[in-house]
Amino acid sequence: MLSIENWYGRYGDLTVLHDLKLTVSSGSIVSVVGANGAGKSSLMKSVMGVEIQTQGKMEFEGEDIGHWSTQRRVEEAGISLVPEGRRLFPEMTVRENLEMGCYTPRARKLRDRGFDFVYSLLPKLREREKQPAGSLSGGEQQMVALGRSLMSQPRLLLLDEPFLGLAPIMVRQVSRFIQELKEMGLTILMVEQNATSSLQQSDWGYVLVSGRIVFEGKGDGLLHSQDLRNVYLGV
Ligand SMILES: Nc1ncnc2c1ncn2[C@@H]1O[C@H](COP(=O)(O)OP(=O)(O)OP(=O)(O)O)[C@@H](O)[C@H]1O
Repeated sequence: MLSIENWYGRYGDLTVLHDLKLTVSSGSIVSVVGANGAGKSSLMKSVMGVEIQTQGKMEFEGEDIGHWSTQRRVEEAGISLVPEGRRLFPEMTVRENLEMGCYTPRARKLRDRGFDFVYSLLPKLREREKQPAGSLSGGEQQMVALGRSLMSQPRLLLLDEPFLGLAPIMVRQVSRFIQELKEMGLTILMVEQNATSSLQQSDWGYVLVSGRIVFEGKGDGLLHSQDLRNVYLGV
C-alpha cells in the first residue's frame, strides 16, 4: 500500500531521516521502534507532508505521492495521523474534538457519516460527547484522538506513540482497538518507543536508530532477536 525508498527528511540544514526504505502492505500493522530522538515523529510528519522537507520516493498504491499536498494525502489517499501526545483541546467537549478530524472539505461534507462511524466503533465516546476532553483519563483521551483520526474514514492510519504515558491496562485496551481496526481492513503504521507493546501485535517491524533503519523483520521475531536487544536495552 505504502512504500518509501531512498527517503530523507530534514529541518533546514539538519538531516534527521537517512535513506529510509520501508513498506507497509495493505491490511497489515507495521511498527517502527526507536528511542527518544530517533526520528519517529519526523517519519510520521514526512508521510503526512507536514513540517519537514523530504527527498526520495513515496508511493501509495503504486502512485507517486511524495509531491502531494497534505490535504490530498488525507482526502485522496486516505491517510490520517494520530499525533504524539494526542493534541486534544482539553476544554472543548469530546464531540468538538472529534469534529476537528473533519478539517478537509470532503470530511466536513461527510461529517455525520464520520460521527456514525466513530460512535459505532467507540460507543463510549457518544456517552461522553458533552464532557470536556481534559476530564477523561489518559486512555480515554487516546481513544478520542483515535476517534478524531477516524472521522475522515481513512485507509491508512499513522499512530505516533499510541501507548505513551498509558497504564498497562489502557495499553491493552488501545492494543485491542488497533487490532479491531486491522480486522476491519485498515492498514496501520505506528511508531513507538514501547517495542514490546507495538512489535508483538505487528506483522512487520523496523528499528530506527539516529534516523536510520538498522533492522527489520517479523514483529514477534524482531522482539525476541538478540540484535534488537543489543541496540535497544530495556526491551
Ligand atoms: N521542528 C524541528 N526542527 C528542528 N529539529 C527537529 C524538529 N523536530 C524534531 N527535530 C529533531 O529531529 C530529531 C528527531 O526528532 P523526532 O521528534 O522525530 O524523534 P522521535 O523519535 O519522535 O523522538 P521522541 O520519542 O522524543 O518524540 C531530533 O534530533 C530532534 O531534535
